[in-house]
Amino acid sequence: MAGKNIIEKIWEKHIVHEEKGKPDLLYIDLHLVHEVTSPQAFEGLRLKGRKVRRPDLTYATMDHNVPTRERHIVRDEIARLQMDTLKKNCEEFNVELSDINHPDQGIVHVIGPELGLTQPGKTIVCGDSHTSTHGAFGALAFGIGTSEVEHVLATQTLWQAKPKTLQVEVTGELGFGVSAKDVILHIISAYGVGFGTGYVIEFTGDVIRNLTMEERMTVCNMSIEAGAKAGLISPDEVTFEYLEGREHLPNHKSYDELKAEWRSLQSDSDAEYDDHISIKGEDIEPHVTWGTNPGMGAGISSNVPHPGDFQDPSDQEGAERALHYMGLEAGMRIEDIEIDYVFIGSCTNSRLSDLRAAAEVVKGHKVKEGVTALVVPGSFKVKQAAEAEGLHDIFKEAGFEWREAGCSMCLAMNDDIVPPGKRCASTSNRNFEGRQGNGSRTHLLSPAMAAAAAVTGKLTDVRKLKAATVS
Ligand SMILES: CC(C)[C@H](C(=O)O)[C@@H](O)C(=O)O
Ligand code: SF4
Repeated sequence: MAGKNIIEKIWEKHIVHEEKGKPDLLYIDLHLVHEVTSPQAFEGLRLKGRKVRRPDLTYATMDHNVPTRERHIVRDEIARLQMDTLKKNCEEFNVELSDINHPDQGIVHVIGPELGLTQPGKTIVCGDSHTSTHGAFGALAFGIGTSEVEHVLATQTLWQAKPKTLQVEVTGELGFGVSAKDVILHIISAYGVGFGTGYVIEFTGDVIRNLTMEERMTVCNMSIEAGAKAGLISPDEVTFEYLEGREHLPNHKSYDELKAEWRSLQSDSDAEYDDHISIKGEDIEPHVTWGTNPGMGAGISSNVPHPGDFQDPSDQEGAERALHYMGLEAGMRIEDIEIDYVFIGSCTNSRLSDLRAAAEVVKGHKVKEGVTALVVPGSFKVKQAAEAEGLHDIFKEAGFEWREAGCSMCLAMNDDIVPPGKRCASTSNRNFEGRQGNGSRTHLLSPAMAAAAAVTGKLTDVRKLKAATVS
């Protein structure tokens, strides 16, 4: 009999109830909560007179609506209401909350790992699609809808149909100036925004093994943009080193015992998957999107495609519509696209190493005149750590705005909005029509590439700037 992959191992350990032909009832180890998708769920509990079953396995933060300019000035009424409601709900139902002034506050997918709440082998859910981020630790982590949030709050379990498994192997090595963000954007461009539908992805291969934990989170974060239920990476020494000493680790076992347990979750060498994709690290170059979904992208040295380049008539139509919305000419050089805004932040790329990568490019340069550039750390802790090493000064001297932690310009649910018709180079994960504000145009890229765009005012191959610095 073939060995098992990590997805099967975690699934089997969490089945509370199973019946042939029906979804399984899974036990949930960690439920993360934020202000946008929880109000009706708590209201449902209240109406039914129920309690939160395991407040100790539930953790809440505020991130989508929080102001990043000045903490106490919340201009939007809906934003204020959602934050106030979360605070009241957490008090009433006894759930731990990092509110707007809390030292642990930040984007839910940044603070889970930071606090050590995220651990290998856990089932983790949150009413948020980018919960897949936590898969970087070898957890089975996925987004759920608000009615499921209520179900998990009430029972600590969830009905789930068993997903298929897909191995995405990235072999070899990455070239100079190529980052984890480029890896995942490249994969989604190559295989499309639907290739993961119905699957949980396990990322494997030398390129993945050689990524840091923060880089692995960037990759897993965007598995949802490939349509996958979740994306994960088998835990290894890199994982264990990152987690050691973190606040929320279990204290009834030694770290060696924990590591042994976690190691046993790794996919067996003879594990099988329902499907397999293989990509060469050497084929990946710094990547940007030109269209209105994360799969409409290309290497920075390419040109904007012609709709006629696509085989499928629906892809041709999609490209035509996207070019129109984005205000781009087919065939133009991607490096000739001028930008108005730069956003370095979001749960994809707002961790310390992301800010370091951007600062390295920015250092000694100025933000191009006419460009508005923001750096928004993913958490209060990231902000503090960045300030301790002077990154904020590098950004501020160059003309960037240095903000408080939150989702910010990733989506238009707070005061940070890209105006209609304006173009933003963004380290976030979604470039849908109107994502950063009505009529806004988004180009997804890595932190280093975003920094290069801020400096030149255009989408720019960061390798050129880096090479200039090195020589
Ligand atoms: C608001 C929330 C439900 C949403 C999500 O689920 O992903 C948001 O985080 C996003 O990135 O679009
Ligand atoms: S940073 Fe963006 S993608 Fe991440 S949770 Fe917030 S809104 Fe969603």
